[in-house]
Amino acid sequence: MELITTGFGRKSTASEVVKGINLKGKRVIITGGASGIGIPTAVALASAGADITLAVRNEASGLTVAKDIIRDSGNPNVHVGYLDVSKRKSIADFLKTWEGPLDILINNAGVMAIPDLQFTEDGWEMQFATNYMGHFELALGLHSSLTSAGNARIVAVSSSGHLLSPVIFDDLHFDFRFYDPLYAYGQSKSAVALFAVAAHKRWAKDGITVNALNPGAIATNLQRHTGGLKTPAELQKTPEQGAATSVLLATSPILEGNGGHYFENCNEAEIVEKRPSDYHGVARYAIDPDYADRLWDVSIKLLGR
Ligand SMILES: NC(=O)c1ccc[n+]([C@@H]2O[C@H](COP(=O)([O-])OP(=O)(O)OC[C@H]3O[C@@H](n4cnc5c(N)ncnc54)[C@H](O)[C@@H]3O)[C@@H](O)[C@H]2O)c1
Repeated sequence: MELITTGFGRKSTASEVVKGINLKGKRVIITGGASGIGIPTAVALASAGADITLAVRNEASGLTVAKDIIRDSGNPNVHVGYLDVSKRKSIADFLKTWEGPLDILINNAGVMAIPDLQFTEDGWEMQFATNYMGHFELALGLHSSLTSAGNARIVAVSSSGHLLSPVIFDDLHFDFRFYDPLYAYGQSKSAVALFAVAAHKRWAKDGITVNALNPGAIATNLQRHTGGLKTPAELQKTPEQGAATSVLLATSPILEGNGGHYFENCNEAEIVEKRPSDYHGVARYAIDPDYADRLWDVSIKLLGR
C-alpha cells in the first residue's frame, strides 16, 4: 500500500501546516498543552481561529501560558481546564465540565522514563497509565461530543520510543519483568499507536478520524529524567517543527476520514522490521490490527466497563 504523503516534511512548522486553514467555530482540547510542543500546537490552531482548551495539571502555569498563546495567536478563545490523565477521578471531573461538541482532541500529555516503578491508584504502571490509559478513558468519555461535531479528529501523540517495546500483554504493569524506564515508555507509546488503529476502526462510522504520530526529537522538559535530549543537534527539531505533525493530523483535508495510520515528519511512516539506529519508522507491532483489537478489549476490562 502506498504511504500517505502531504507535501510537508521534517522541517515544516506548525504555522506552515495550518496556513490557509480556517478553524473558526472549531473546538479543540490539547492535553498537556501548556508546555513543550503543546504550546506551538495551541498557537497554530488558535491562529487558525479555533477555540482551544488546554487540559493541564497545573492550572496556574496553564493560565500564564494561555495568556501568551492569546498574545501570539491574536485569538482570545484560549481556556484552561484541570486534568490529570493519570487519575481517573480527575478525568471524570474534567468530562463533567465539557459540554457540547468537540472537533479536535489532541492527546499530547506525556511522561518519559520515570526512574522508579510507580503505580496509579488502580495499580497501573505510571507511564502506561499517563501516556495511554488516561487518554483512552478521556477519548471514550468524549466520544459523543466528537460524534456530534461531525468530521472530528483525534490526534494520538506517540513517539519513536515505541521502537523500544511492543505492548507486553502478559505483563502490562511490570509485575513480573524488571522495570526498565525506557521500555515502559516504549510500551506506552506502542499502546498509543495501537489506539489510533483500534479507535479509527470503531469510530470512523461516527465521523471521527484517528491517527498517531511521532513528533521527532525536541528538547523539552520531557527529557528531565534522562539527562536531556541525546539526539545529535542536526536531527533535532524546534518545538514549532515538533508540533507540525500534530497540527497536520488535526487539520489536513487530505486526512478527512483517513485514519488508523502512524505519521512522522508530516508523512505516513514506513514500516521497519528492526529498530533503525536513527529510530525512524513504525514497528509492525505498533500498527497491527489484531494487537489493536486486543489492547482495546484489555483496556475496556481495565476500566471495569
Ligand atoms: N520532545 C520530544 O522529543 C518527544 C519525542 C517523542 C514524543 N514526544 C511526545 O510529545 C508529547 C509532548 O511532550 P513534550 O516534549 O512537549 O514534553 P513536555 O514535558 O514539555 O510536555 C508534556 C506535558 O504533559 C503533561 N503531563 C504529564 N503528565 C501528565 C498528567 N498525568 N496529566 C496531565 N498532563 C500531564 C506535562 O505537565 C507537560 O505539560 C508527549 O506525549 C511526548 O511523549 C516528545
